[in-house]
Amino acid sequence: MSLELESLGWGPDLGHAFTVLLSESSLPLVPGRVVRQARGLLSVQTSGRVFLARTAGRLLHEAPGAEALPTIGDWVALQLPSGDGEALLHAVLPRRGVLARREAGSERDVQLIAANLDVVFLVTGLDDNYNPRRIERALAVAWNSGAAPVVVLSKADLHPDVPERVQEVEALAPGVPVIALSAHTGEGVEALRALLPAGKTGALLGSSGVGKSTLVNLLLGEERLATQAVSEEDGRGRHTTTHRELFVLPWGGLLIDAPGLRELGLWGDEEGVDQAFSDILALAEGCRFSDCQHQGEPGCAVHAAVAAGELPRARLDSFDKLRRERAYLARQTDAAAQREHKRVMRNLSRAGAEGARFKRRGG
Ligand SMILES: Nc1nc2c(ncn2[C@@H]2O[C@H](COP(=O)(O)OP(=O)(O)OP(=O)(O)O)[C@@H](O)[C@H]2O)c(=O)[nH]1
Ligand SMILES: [Zn+2]
Repeated sequence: MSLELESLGWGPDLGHAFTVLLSESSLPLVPGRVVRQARGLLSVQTSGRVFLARTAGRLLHEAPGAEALPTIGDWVALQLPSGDGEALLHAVLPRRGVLARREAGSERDVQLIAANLDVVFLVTGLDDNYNPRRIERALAVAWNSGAAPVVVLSKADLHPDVPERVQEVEALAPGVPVIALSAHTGEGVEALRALLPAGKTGALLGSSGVGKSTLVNLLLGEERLATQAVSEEDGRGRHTTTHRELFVLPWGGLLIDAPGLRELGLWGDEEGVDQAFSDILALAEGCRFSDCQHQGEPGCAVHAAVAAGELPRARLDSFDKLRRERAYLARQTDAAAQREHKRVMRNLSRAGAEGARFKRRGG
């Protein structure tokens, strides 16, 4: 496959970054985009062809952490092989953002999912898979990627009242488009297409079996990916997708399909949680105390909204839980946050000694 880099999303900013890199390097480097990742093995599309690539030892050793290493969707600089061998990946060009999660069972380790995304499609099945709290968590993770999240409610053909569900999800995803989609009836496919114009990169994120591969096949117009029906028949129920791949869709949109993720650990700063709960933050503007924690303080507008039935209690609980989780992780990972935590705790105990005064908003 020969492709112009522009059709993979290359633009002037990347061109500039690459020129700077070339001027600092003595190697004959060429630019390309990581279009496939299977365990440690990367495939990079250059303007000529796809090369299998190995990360150069120097990049591996000098990387301050997993976040600095190449992932699918990254723009990279390659040294091409003289013969049939693998290319050497020497550098990752500056990213516009990266979708990452905390590695399962770990407090500090990050796992990159995909880089340089414009849109993150959070796919949830409208069957047993549906779980509003998981959608809220996924939104908090997605907002930190620098891309715009979209909620895709898949298998819409299996639900008796789709408009009601869409409304429910819109309420927990403020400012985020919600698309009900069925690969069986074609409902919602046009709406999804419209959110992924030519040259823009999207990623499908969702647990195994929500229909991501089925959707990619439908958008490609061919059965490129194996879907789960096969493994269900042989009763093993294993995960179908084991690698990540970037697909060029017929209209020029770029879409990354990743293996189903069982859990999405929060990663990144608190901004993601705040953006996912912008409705609660807007309510909090009306709280009497500017530092209101919405834990029963007088004049709390957030609690008033819960009491009035305008904000579901479960959503507020979800916000509290994610905020605590975020703060806990920050204390584990970040020494600066740790010092800040100590400072806050010190101030709290001092305030306690002085008789817990609240600072009034606006003095
Ligand atoms: N009823 C219905 N079933 C669907 C739809 N889309 C997918 N399915 C079925 O859901 C099952 C799982 O679909 P996949 O596309 O393999 O799911 P996946 O998200 O790619 O799963 P992983 O590859 O494990 O991440 C298959 O049996 C599909 O036929 C849909 O729109 N409606
Ligand atoms: Zn409050």
